[in-house]
Amino acid sequence: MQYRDSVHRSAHDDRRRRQGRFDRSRHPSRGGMGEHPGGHDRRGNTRKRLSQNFLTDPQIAATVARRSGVESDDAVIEVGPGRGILTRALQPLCREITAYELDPKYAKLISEKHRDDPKVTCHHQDFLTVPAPREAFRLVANIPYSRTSDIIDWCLATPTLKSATLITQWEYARKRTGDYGRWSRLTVLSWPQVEWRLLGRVDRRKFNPVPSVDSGILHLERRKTPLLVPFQQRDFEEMVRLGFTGIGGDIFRSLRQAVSTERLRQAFRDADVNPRAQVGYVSPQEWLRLYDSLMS
Ligand SMILES: C[S@@+](CC[C@H](N)C(=O)[O-])C[C@H]1O[C@@H](n2cnc3c(N)ncnc32)[C@H](O)[C@@H]1O
Repeated sequence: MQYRDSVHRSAHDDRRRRQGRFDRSRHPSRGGMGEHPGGHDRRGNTRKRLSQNFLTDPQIAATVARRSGVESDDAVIEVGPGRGILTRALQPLCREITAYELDPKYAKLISEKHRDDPKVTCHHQDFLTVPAPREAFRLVANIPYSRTSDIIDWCLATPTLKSATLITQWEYARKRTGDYGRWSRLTVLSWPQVEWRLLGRVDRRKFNPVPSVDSGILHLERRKTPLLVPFQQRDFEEMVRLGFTGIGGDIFRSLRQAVSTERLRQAFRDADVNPRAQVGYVSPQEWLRLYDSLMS
């Protein structure tokens, strides 16, 4: 076990100030989650600022750990171990855990709890400053919801990530996995490299303080063999971005900006994709078929 305080005071203070603004502007609805009388004491503010909604049910922690696919030779990264409920569930399943906790109180707590455990290392560090590890790893976390997009971006940009199993807001998990019958641009763009799955729902009452919405268990699995090679991926992304401009109102008219009507008609026929579909309703598989048809 190792405890490393790698946050310099001035940088840390700056980051705290920036995050304070970030949290309030992007997540106003979560402003009341401190559940501290008045909500103005220092720990209450820390709780809100760092999205500290602790999981209280060890069975759910065990389910998340099991469903993450972590195996005995895996290195695991955990974002924000907090009081360590997920760390405890993961510890017997993997080779090692490297945790990053921004709150010094909990970084110290985890380090002390695992003082005699060589498998667990906790760094007092903003996870978003962690460089991409060289070795393959799996990431498992009940993430601070206010940093969801940043954490997902970090995961997608890290080629050594094998998978990420994240407790996120329920709506976010549904949106990214097509569970509303619609597909987000980020999901489609990354689909050739990463499969997005919804593993389950967690009742909001399983957290303390109780947040305003339920949570979902979101799983990203990096494909061992990507569906497209790098130059194809670049072309695919260009096509998807064009499709998502929304120009014309449907996917055909958006793509029409760059491809002739005749060629496009043929490609939609070959790929068996509805040319009048609104872009959000086109599944990643349909996008891939369309890409194949256009490139052949
Ligand atoms: C939702 S709580 C989860 C805590 C614990 N894993 C659990 O399930 O009960 C999020 C945790 O992430 C920590 N945290 C917030 N932002 C962070 C960041 N940028 N880097 C590392 N940890 C962060 C919080 O202090 C908190 O402990």
